[in-house]
Amino acid sequence: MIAGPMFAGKTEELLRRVHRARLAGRRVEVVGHSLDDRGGAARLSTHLGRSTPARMLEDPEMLRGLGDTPEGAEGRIELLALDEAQFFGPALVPVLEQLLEDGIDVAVAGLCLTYDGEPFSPLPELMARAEEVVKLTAVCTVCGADAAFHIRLVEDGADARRATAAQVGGGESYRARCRAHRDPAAREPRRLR
Ligand SMILES: Nc1ncnc2c1ncn2[C@@H]1O[C@H](COP(=O)(O)OP(=O)(O)O)[C@@H](O)[C@H]1O
Ligand SMILES: Cc1cn([C@H]2C[C@H](O)[C@@H](COP(=O)(O)O)O2)c(=O)[nH]c1=O
Repeated sequence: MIAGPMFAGKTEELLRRVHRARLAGRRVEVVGHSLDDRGGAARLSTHLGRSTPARMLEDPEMLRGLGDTPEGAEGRIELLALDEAQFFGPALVPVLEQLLEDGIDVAVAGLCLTYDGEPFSPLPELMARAEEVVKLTAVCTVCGADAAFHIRLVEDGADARRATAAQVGGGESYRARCRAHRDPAAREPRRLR
């Protein structure tokens, strides 16, 4: 599990692991959510613009087929790297558990918290079950401290637990913040925006 707020480097870390696995000759499947169209169609993209081809899915059940090819057979996936786990909802948990049972390694990145500061399912469930959890922080755009939180600049009254296309975004609508600066009205120095 690679968890944390927006801008923490979760996708960078996931792509680093994908690169290393490929160097080691392992067969890797990179998966994103179809809501996340920031890198263009069929690509996972970091906030810095680095991107890699990916299969973009909506329904976690679509992943079940990865375990169907017998271990050792040609074409068998050895590592699933999945980003934006928060978009897939709780149904992702049993699917990933089954893939792990089938002998497929799984690396997952996602947001711990919604923009209103509540646990973002299924991250709590995934973190509890994971063998390894890496929790990253971003840089607070007010003071430069480690930022474990984020805020949304847009106020549209939407339910933060139900991800929609309108909530997809980056630096134009979200900011990384430390605990002390979770107030969206906090003044930011220009250089950190
Ligand atoms: N406030 C910030 N704190 C840290 N990194 C930031 C911030 N704003 C922009 N970035 C950029 O975002 C990159 C991380 O992007 P990415 O891996 O897509 O993060 P995540 O997937 O966690 O949202 C950093 O290397 C940095 O260049
Ligand atoms: C906090 C929060 C974020 N989102 C959206 C915004 C982005 O499209 C992704 C997060 O991407 P990142 O790679 O982690 O930066 O999620 C959302 O839909 N709801 C939220 O509460």
